[in-house]
Amino acid sequence: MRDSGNRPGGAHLAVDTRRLRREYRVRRGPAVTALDDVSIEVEQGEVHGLLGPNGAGKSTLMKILSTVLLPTSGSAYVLGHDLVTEHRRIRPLLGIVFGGERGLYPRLTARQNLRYWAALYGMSTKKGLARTDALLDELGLAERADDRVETFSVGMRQRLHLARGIIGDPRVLLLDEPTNGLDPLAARQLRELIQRLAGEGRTILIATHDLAEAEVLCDRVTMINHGRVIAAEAPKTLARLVSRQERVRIRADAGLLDRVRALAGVLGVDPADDGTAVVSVDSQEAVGTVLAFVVAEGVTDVRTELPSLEEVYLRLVHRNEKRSVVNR
Ligand SMILES: Nc1ncnc2c1ncn2[C@@H]1O[C@H](COP(=O)(O)OP(=O)(O)OP(=O)(O)O)[C@@H](O)[C@H]1O
Repeated sequence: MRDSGNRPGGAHLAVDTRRLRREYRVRRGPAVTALDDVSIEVEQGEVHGLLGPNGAGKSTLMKILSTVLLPTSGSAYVLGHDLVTEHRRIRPLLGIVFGGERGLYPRLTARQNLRYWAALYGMSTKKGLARTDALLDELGLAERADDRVETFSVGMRQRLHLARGIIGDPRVLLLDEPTNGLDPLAARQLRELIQRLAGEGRTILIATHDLAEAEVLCDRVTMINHGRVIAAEAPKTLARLVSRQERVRIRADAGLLDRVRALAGVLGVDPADDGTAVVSVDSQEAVGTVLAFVVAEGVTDVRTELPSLEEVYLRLVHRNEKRSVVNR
């Protein structure tokens, strides 16, 4: 972790959280710790991913950063402003896209929605109109600008959410699961838009559980699990970690599976319920060995697979635990 020497609230950083903790009080039973000791630093202009499975604490962190939820302890700064004591100064600097049904008026048109939000940001009518037109154009919604939002596809709504998020020209944009529920094409279009927005020099923080998405969009990612940061790396580093765990899935008879088990670099062969078997290997080279062998044996149902994000988390958690034992 870098030294945030020039305290308080490293103004050179877009987002700076220090030992952030958030507990939820529940009526019966113990409090839920959603964030535990979370310290992250996001440079200005960086596209930063918050990666974690459901319940990891991503939304809680996003809510705190967007000033709608207070931390239980710890501190956080956006562009050098204290999130708790200076939230009024922070809000105009932030764009927030939380998706879903919140924040859009379905019976109004896309244009009316954006003009409403422009007015809320205190823009003059003239400026609001110009900004609305520019955004409808930029986000590919111009043709449907005067249709009611209730007639929009999920992808179009999400683009409109994005337009709403940047109408005030924020320096920091918070996106919570922006492509959730989108079909692959709509998700790709939205990612391209996000890349374009990043190219305009904004800082973007994206919460996602999709490693591939983080890889495409982010300069760095922070992985969170059970409210704790377990890794902060460039996505390529994570991708390497994942690809090291590539394995081969084949459909073959028991005799052939035994011969595969005996190949160099094969760690195990586990039959799955659907009649296929998963061959785990210790290296990329061993993937090649297994593929060459089974293809030569006439196996046609063969493919390579990457582990799920959950499996990567487990590895990282394990690695982390081992490290903390060593450091004790
Ligand atoms: N209002 C609340 N009251 C009690 N517990 C909560 C509340 N909101 C979140 N939690 C709990 O805090 C933890 C973190 O939840 P959070 O929604 O921040 O995770 P997440 O990573 O965004 O997951 P998801 O993608 O499922 O929303 C979870 O255990 C969740 O059940």
